[in-house]
Amino acid sequence: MFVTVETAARTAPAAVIVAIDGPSGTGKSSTSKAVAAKLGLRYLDTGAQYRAITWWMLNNGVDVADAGAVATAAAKPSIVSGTDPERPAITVDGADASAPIRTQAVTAAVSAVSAVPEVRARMTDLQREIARSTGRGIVVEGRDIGTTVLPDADLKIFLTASPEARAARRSGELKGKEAAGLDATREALARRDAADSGRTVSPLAKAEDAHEVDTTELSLEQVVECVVTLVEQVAGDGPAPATGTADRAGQSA
Ligand SMILES: Nc1ncnc2c1ncn2[C@@H]1O[C@H](COP(=O)(O)OP(=O)(O)O)[C@@H](O)[C@H]1O
Ligand SMILES: Nc1ccn([C@H]2C[C@H](O)[C@@H](COP(=O)(O)OP(=O)(O)O)O2)c(=O)n1
Repeated sequence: MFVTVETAARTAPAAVIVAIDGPSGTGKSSTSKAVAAKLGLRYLDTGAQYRAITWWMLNNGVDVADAGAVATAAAKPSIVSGTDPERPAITVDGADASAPIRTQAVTAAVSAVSAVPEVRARMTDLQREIARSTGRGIVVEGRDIGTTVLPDADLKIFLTASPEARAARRSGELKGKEAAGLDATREALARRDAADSGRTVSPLAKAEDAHEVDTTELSLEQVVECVVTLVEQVAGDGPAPATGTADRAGQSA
């Protein structure tokens, strides 16, 4: 079904697939959402999916340190991701999980759960299915999108930032909630980096053909502009008209 949709001022001309990877606190989520919103693309946060399955494991008494138990349970929860960059949404067995997946308990357990091959296989299938079903194009962010999930993506970006900048961004975000000191935050990030980069299956890694962007000294707006320009370049013909036609059939929420 073809429908005419209102789009942002700048529009990626074709159905473009953009993969954005990198460690925590480099700006993947903020950049991906903003780029998708500017260009009228869909958006998928794959980290939220790993957090969602981790939340389900914790709620259902699965010992997350027991890879066998996690593997056995991996197929059980129903995880549904929205792809609207203005309203990112995720449900687990029909319940809104957007807030509980951000707790420290989930953050502390997510690397162990996401290292289990059965979990990765299930999430990777889900992510490919969502990316395939968006007619308009999509920005997908995570750790292994450019290397494993969507190796044929039209554009791959690998975001980096110094450990100090990443820790400062994260502790600013947590202020008043579950705030930890800057040093503790930096150490927690380093532990998660090591676990995510060191796992056997589909580790956090930069694809050979990814553009690396060091965001340490850049504002979010500068990073977004940089990625939008790269999308427009790969899409071939620069800024496009302000309205467009999209095939929305089969899109997830
Ligand atoms: N270039 C930047 N400069 C300063 N702060 C940033 C920048 N990019 C993102 N942030 C902030 O850092 C925090 C973490 O960003 P986020 O997009 O969630 O990173 P990631 O998805 O890589 O973990 C957010 O509060 C965000 O607003
Ligand atoms: N494609 C992905 C995305 C996330 N993960 C895992 C590894 C990460 O530590 C957790 C959480 O990812 P998330 O992007 O939410 O993490 P941050 O927002 O950067 O703290 O999920 C993964 O293994 N593969």
